Amino acid sequence: MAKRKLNETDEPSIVTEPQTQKKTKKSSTEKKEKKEKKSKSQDVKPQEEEPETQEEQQQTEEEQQLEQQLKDEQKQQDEKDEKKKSQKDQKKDQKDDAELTFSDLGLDPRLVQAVAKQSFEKPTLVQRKAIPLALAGQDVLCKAKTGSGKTAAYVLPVLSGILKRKATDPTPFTSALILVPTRELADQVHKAIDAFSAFCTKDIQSAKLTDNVSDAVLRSLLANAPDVIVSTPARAWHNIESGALSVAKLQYLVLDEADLVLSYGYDEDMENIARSLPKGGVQTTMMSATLVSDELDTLKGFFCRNPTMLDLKEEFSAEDEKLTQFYVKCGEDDKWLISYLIFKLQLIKGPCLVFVADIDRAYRLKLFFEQFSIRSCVLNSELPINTRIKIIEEFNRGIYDIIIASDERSEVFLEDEKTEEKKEDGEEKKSGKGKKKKGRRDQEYGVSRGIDFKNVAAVINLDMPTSSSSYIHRIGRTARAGRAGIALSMVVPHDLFGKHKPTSIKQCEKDEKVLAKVMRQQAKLNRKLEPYNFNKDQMEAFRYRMNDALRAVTKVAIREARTRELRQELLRSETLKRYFEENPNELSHLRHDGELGTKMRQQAHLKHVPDYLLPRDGKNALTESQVGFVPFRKQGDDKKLRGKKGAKGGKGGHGKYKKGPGGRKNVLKTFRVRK
Ligand SMILES: Nc1ncnc2c1ncn2[C@@H]1O[C@H](COP(=O)(O)OP(=O)(O)OP(=O)(O)O)[C@@H](O)[C@H]1O
Repeated sequence: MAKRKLNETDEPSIVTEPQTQKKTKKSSTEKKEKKEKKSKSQDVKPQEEEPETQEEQQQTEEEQQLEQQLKDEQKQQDEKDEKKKSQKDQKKDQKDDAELTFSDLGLDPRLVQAVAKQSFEKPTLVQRKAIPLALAGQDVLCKAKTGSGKTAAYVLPVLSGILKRKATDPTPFTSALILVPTRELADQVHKAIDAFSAFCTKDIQSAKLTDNVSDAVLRSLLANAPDVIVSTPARAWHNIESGALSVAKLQYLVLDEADLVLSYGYDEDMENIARSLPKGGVQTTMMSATLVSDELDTLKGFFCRNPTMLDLKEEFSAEDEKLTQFYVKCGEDDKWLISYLIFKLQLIKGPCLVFVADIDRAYRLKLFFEQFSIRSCVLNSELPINTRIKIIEEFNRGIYDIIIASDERSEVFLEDEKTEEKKEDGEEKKSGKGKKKKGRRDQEYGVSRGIDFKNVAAVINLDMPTSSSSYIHRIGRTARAGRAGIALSMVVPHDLFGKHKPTSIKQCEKDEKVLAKVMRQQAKLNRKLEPYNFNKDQMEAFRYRMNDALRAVTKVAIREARTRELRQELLRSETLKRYFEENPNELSHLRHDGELGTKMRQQAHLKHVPDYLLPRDGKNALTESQVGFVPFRKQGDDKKLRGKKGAKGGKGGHGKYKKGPGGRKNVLKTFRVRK
């Protein structure tokens, strides 16, 4: 095809410039016309060209430079406009995103109905982001903060997908496997599935494999090919291997607390499960509040096909932050003194979770509290699963206020913690080979991960966790679903470590190191831990009582308490099952916070706090930071006080709540002392 000649009408494209560059445009246009004439002259048959004068050459170079400069400026301008536009769109998207409702997410209407029944007004961030991706068939790897609604974020799309498939193909087969690290969490997720499928129970059958039932019972349960199976990896693999559970047509795989599922020593089971999945692969969703990069690689390698990564950080301003975190540096024995004061003088009102390092410490604290008639119950891996589930349910129903929980992982999988430590220091990839210790402890116990304790006012780390990810999950038991909560961690300074032999434990040697790591990590989330200093002088008045109580709680008493409670609970567990089948609402008869009645020396004088012991000028005498207090009152003072304050029409007896640091009510200081 003949080459089209440039004719007079083809003007070269002139870059439109903003007004400010008008001058250069005219000069450049004139220069361009001049250039065109010259270039036209070049287009005609080559004739004898007059040699360019030096001046003309220089002029051409200048023109080229000017042209290049104009192009660069225009490019920058375009980039700026583009950036402004995308930021505007992003802001608009975020605003629209926050307005989204569950019905906007594309879920089956019956699920939207069930969610409304759960009084979920609108989807949380993780639900808004993860549900549409999952409904679109995407593999999703999601990191979102504790208590942000991850369970619904993965259950709803799975149920929606099953309902959609069943509309055309009603064949019954297991299409979803949800793997969680603990039996408590399996029970919780199974309950969530029941709640979300309330309006489609005919179409959705689910089962959990973590109950204490025989293989025969499980086999008959699985023979009906439930649509959704909730299990720990060990139980899932056991049933796949025996042929009771078929995953031949599995379509959805979910790993909740995905990082833990690997490091809980399940990696062998996970590899076996991965090998038994359909060759075409399954749609995989993985969720956790703490996903560290090398876990991600392992997980992706196992199951994912080009997953979408969601790392959702919800930045809260200091005022909006619902979780207030405190730490107190104190000696090993002072921890016990502070705990005694907090609960005996009720410096914290409402349900509390107290985390300790191991089961012995849990029973020691329970017996210690009993000396002062402070009621509590212990959650640990030795108790039967039915008991553990009932204790959580009763706690959530407000039957008792204090649960003492031991974080077994740091005990049972110490090796794993060490590798987790190294991993956090970036020293080496995690071996992930947590060694399963046999013994009567349930390897699938855990309460700091995923358990949805309701309305926990405070999480108290009497013993600091051994890793910052463990810290995140522990404090994640409070301030859930937008509610407020506080965390108080007791840290043994390195120079005080080992000074009080009776209460010293090896784990506390690294408290300050863990605290530093936690502070760094929380700072990334725009959160900080505030110091909470108890007034040593005022605390001294209570020290001898604390020592009395500690001395009474001997090793023998602890061992006796553990075995006695275990025997009681095993009996109760069986009784529990039969009893609650006959009397479903009679929970109160089987409280778990009763005194263990061991042979331990009972000291009646410790049961209450005499007035002479209470600091004269109220709670602020106990702590150094001057924030709002309600002064202590002696018996009978209430009437006088109410009389005085009541005269002014105000509510008698309440001190003014003053804002704590960061503008939030300092809940540690603003509760009335009730005797
Ligand atoms: N959209 C919502 N609106 C209101 N409440 C919600 C919503 N989604 C979940 N919740 C509630 O928030 C609480 C925490 O939900 P969930 O246990 O799923 O959080 P999570 O992110 O899984 O926590 P964790 O990291 O501890 O496992 C539950 O009580 C749940 O009922």
